[in-house]
Amino acid sequence: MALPKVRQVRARVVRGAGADYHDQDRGHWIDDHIATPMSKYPEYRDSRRSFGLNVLGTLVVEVEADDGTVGFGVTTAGEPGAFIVERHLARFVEGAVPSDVERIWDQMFHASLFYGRKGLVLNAISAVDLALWDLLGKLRDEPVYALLGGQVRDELTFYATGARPDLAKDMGFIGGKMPLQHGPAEGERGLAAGVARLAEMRERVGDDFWLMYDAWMSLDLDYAVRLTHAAHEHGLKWIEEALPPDDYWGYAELRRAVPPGMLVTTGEHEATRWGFRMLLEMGCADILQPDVNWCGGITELIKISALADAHGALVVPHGSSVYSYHFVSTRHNSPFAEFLMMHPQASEVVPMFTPLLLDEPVPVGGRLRLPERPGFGVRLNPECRLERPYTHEETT
Ligand SMILES: C[C@H](O)[C@H](O)[C@@H](O)[C@@H](O)C(=O)O
Ligand SMILES: [Mg+2]
Repeated sequence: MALPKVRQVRARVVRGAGADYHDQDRGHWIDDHIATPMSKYPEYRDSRRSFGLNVLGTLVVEVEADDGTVGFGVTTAGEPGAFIVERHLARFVEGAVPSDVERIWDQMFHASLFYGRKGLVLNAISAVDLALWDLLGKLRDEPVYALLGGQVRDELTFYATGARPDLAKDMGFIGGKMPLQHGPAEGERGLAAGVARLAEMRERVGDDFWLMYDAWMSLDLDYAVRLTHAAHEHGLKWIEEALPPDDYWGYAELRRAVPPGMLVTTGEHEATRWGFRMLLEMGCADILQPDVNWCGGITELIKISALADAHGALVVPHGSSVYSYHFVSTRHNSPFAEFLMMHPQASEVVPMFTPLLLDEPVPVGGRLRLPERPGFGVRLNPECRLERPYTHEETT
């Protein structure tokens, strides 16, 4: 049966959590003195909002087929992303057959190569790609995991990211990843405080629960090596995103220098198969963590995952709700997933992209069986007031 073609692409935006999950009110653990590359400036040390981590907001891309079926995808891109989708990318999607995801992706990427390659443009491309996969699932009445070749495991297992790994253990997660709160700008006292916090958490959770640190690009090589060796006695399982994403050389050096058995992970701010090829071929990481809303979408993540598999590397996508869960459930080299605790105190499980999506599944007891619903199986919350800042009819 011939699929209906795409009639219209719409890019809408909304503020306040959602896909831009860093866009939270004050007092949320995710904005509480977390080490960043801006921590060298005291005025920007206490809050990531202060230097603009929440500046973009959520972008929702809808693709509507001739028969009225609508698929949608989300990302962190806000109004700039809406402009890119409406005024540039839409022309490669409207009139196309929704199953032509390879051709559409290739045209979106190469047409924007002169100003894209990674970052905001790849976020926008990702949202369009996710919308197409959602639409395809709805047109074929199949969940995205079925379109991807089917699940290799019936149940997903999660570690939790948040300020309270001790509570995450009580909730049944297999591990807890904490944001590192002090970087080189806070000297030896900051390093000691980070080790002390890890030691205290290890005391609370016991020896058989994973504990990780996420450094969010904030360290230099020397500090990262010293931190990992100081943390080793408390069983740090991995150090995540220790260095800025482009420092492939530093990651390769760090991976050679960390204590035996400790893992080095990164990738959430990397994009495309070429970026992940660099991480793999330079030996930068044991676990790659692409974000499917930022790396190029499902169509690109398939390529990244296969490349990683050939290198014997695990792919554990950065938390991105159903968009990563459907993928993880179909890949042998994605044995577990990340769940980002979006409750302000990380003390209870709430949907990651709340309040943007309805029917967004969450782990129970640290585990999740994906519901068998078409596409990604979620709906937009009509109470979220989405706005369409740009249109493109006038540009065609
Ligand atoms: C918790 C981290 O600081 C980031 O906020 C988080 O988005 C990301 O790095 C993660 O791995 O979950
Ligand atoms: Mg991270």
